[in-house]
Amino acid sequence: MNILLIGCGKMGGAMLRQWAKDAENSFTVADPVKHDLPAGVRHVSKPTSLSEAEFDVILIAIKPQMIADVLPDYVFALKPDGCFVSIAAGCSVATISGIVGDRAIVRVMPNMAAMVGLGVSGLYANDACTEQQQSDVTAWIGQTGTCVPVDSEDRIDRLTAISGSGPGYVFEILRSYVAAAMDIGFDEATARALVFDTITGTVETARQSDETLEDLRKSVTSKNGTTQAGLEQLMRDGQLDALLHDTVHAAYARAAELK
Ligand SMILES: NC(=O)C1=CN([C@@H]2O[C@H](COP(=O)(O)OP(=O)(O)OC[C@H]3O[C@@H](n4cnc5c(N)ncnc54)[C@H](OP(=O)(O)O)[C@@H]3O)[C@@H](O)[C@H]2O)C=CC1
Ligand SMILES: O=C(O)[C@@H]1CCC=N1
Repeated sequence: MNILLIGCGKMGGAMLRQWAKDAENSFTVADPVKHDLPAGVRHVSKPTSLSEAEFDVILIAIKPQMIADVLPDYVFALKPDGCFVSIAAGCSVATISGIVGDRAIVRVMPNMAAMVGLGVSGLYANDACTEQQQSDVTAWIGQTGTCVPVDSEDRIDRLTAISGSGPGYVFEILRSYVAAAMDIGFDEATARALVFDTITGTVETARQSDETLEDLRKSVTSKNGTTQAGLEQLMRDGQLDALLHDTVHAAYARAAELK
């Protein structure tokens, strides 16, 4: 496929890093600034440098608030049977088709772990998409990690609050955990190694186990032992559950505001 990325910042750039490893598709980036692009990727700074009906896919990877201003100038560059793919949070198919007309539109919500090929993406295709377009886009997004098709836009917004924004929550939890490890006496390098390896190992243990997460937690927690003492603080007054509940609901509510 011949693919145009409108915007190549943190998220578009992370995905492009994976895609560029595969020679299957060719990429053009339209972005006012030429970021550090992988070899073989063409850069244009303005839409007038493009030809009519050049692309099979146009990936919208700019901020949702910019789409109404920027996207109209690029519509001509998509082939008549091409497909718009948007990774913009919240921005609905209705908003995009209000700009591009009744065209094939796919909403994808990736996450930052795409940078290392371990991303999680949700994908919703509108009725104008053919089965071939859906499977082509699903396979393409799958090059950045797992790709989960969903059957409504609302699921994309809910998924945004879990996996799209998720790396932001996890980076903050990691930061705080590393800070606590340093506070108890480890240097930063050791603190990072202890925390990262504990989290990676714990996630893999949970993934490979048939036990519930609660049972796994209990398997670590000796009666009157160290873990119980720690968990009594972490879980006090149900604050952790409340905090995570409020976190994902706030992100979901924000997606609705960005429609
Ligand atoms: N960051 C993340 O983890 C995720 C982001 N997303 C979505 O991805 C989209 C991009 O977010 P993110 O990558 O974080 O943001 P960035 O600001 O890093 O990327 C946006 C890019 O668009 C460029 N840009 C600005 N104006 C134009 C223009 N007129 N034409 C073309 N490109 C332009 C920006 O350039 P400059 O910097 O010079 O202004 C920048 O390189 C958003 O819609 C967001 O909702 C989705 C999932 C996860
Ligand atoms: O914060 C945002 O709006 C984007 C969408 C998901 C992650 N980053």
